[in-house]
Parts: sequence; structure tokens; C-alpha cells
Amino acid sequence: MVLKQRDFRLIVEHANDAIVVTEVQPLDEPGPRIVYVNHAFSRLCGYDRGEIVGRSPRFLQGPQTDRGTLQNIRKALEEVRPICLQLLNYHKSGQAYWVELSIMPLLDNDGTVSHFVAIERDVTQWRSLHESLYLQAVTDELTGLFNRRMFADVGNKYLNLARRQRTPLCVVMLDLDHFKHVNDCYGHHTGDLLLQLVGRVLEKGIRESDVAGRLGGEEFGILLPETALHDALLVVARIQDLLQSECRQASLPAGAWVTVSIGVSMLGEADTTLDCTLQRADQALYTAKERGRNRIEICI
Ligand SMILES: Nc1nc2c(ncn2[C@@H]2O[C@H](COP(=O)(O)OP(=O)(O)OP(=O)(O)O)[C@@H](O)[C@H]2O)c(=O)[nH]1
Repeated sequence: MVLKQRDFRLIVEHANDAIVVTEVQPLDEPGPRIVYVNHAFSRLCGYDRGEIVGRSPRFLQGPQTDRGTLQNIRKALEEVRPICLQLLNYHKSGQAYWVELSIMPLLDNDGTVSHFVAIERDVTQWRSLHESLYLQAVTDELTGLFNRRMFADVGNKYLNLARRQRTPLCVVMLDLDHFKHVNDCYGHHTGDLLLQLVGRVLEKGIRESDVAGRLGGEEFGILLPETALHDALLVVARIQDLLQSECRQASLPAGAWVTVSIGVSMLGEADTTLDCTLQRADQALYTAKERGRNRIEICI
């Protein structure tokens, strides 16, 4: 069966994907002009066809549109090759939306490029679903901190970097003291509030490049890259103080205020994985518990 040009036009016009055709030049400002868009393109960006044709697709970009992605597009256009990527655009209402975009050159019979065509699809919902699934997979629901798996992932990356750059890295393990008592006396809900409070304290007490995670029940970990032992000890002492002042400020019953036992270790020459360093922090934590709790112990 041979389709007529008119049939093709109808198909393109009513396709669910947004389609836009531009001229080839100029690649510098103001950019190539749009010569055609289908209905779906108008629907996607909120502008009527009359408001779109004659302008460059750049008018849909905005402050959060990634400059690196735009450079990749420009390079592909210069080299007259197809490219597929995701880009943030802005709807007429000002609302940002993500499109998956496939751009390709249209060639004349003699092989010269006459236009570029882009086929686009809204992937905003897909991306936010993906993001929330990712967050669920890497964070602890109660505290919002990294979960054990993500803590180990990031930790191993930090460890490799520290080994390569020969910079110090300290690993800390914290465990709440007599937490079972809190649950037993004040209920699981108060226990949960306390765990959330500890999560906030850890985030407050560390730098942005440090990482805190909930490793299990009432056990937490901290990674302190580019931090020598004496600085790590200052950090954990600050966290102990912060925990007491936050417990005081929170409307928790006084008997539910907790202390933490802390074990600190430092990346050693023989540590090839985070587990090695973490195990020593765990040993130090065990010693802190044995020696009466609410204290800091070191195992190097
Ligand atoms: N509320 C709450 N409790 C939890 C959660 N995860 C673990 N726990 C409780 O944490 C308590 C841990 O008890 P233990 O291992 O005996 O430790 P502890 O009472 O803190 O005693 P030490 O560590 O020896 O000082 C148990 O009662 C668990 O049920 C949680 O997500 N929420």
C-alpha cells in the first residue's frame, strides 16, 4: 500500500507525540525558527500554533533547563546527527515539564539538511514516579536518612576516593542507650519520634559533604570524609550535646530522653571496603556499651 502525502500529514497532525519542525540555521541566538508544530505540541506547551511558529524552540526553555543538555543538542545539530535526551521546558502557565526528545535531521534528495524535526513526549510523571521509587529504595522511611544499603554504597565510594587521594576518612556508629525502655514505658510512637529526632540531630550536626544513615532499628552511621580522628571526635561530641538539647526542647517526657553510645574508627591502609572500617567502629561501639554507655570509644 502506498500512503499519500495527505495521509502522512493527517497522521502527524493527530499523533499523540508532540512534533516540531525547525529550520536548520541559525544555531546561534536567536536559534532556528519553528516552521511547523502538530496539535500535541500545542497541547503540551499551552501555546497556540500562531504563538509558536516563527519563534525558536528556545522560548520554551527556562532557568532550570540544564545548560549541559543544551550544549549536547547544539553539538548534535552542528554535526547533523540524531540525538535523544530529556529536557526541562516551561508551559505557557509557567509550570515546568520534562520532555523526552528525539531530534533528527531531515534530508533533501541530494543529501543536504533541509530541517530538523523533534518528536517529544511528556515524561514529567514518569520522572517523578522514578524519583519517588528511587527515594524509597535508598532512604529510611522514618527518619529520611540514607538506609543501610545506600550508606554502604556512598561509603564505598568515599572510601575509594579517600584511598586514591590519600585523605583521611572517619566512620562513626551510634546506638541509642536503653531504647527498649522508651518503647516499653512510653509506647512505640514516642520511640519513633525519638528516632526521627536523632535523624534531625545527625543532619544538623554534620557538614553537607558528610553522610548519615540509619543502619537498623536504633543504630545509625556517619561517614566523615576528609576528617582526621581528632576532628571526628569533636563532631560526635557535638552530636551528643545537640541530642540532649533537642530532647530538652522537644515535648518528649523527660524519661524518654536518651543518650547514645558511639564508636569511631578511621580508614586504615588495609581497609579495601567500608565493611572493614565499619567493623572496627562497631567494635568500638560495643566497648562503649560495655563501659557504661553514653560515651565515645575509638578503634583504629
Ligand atoms: N519505636 C521503634 N522502636 C524500634 C524501631 N526499631 C527498633 N526498635 C526497638 O529498639 C529496641 C532495641 O532494643 P535493644 O537492642 O535491647 O537495645 P537498647 O534497649 O537500646 O539497649 P542498649 O543498646 O543495650 O543500650 C527494641 O525495643 C526494638 O523494638 C523502630 O523503628 N521504632
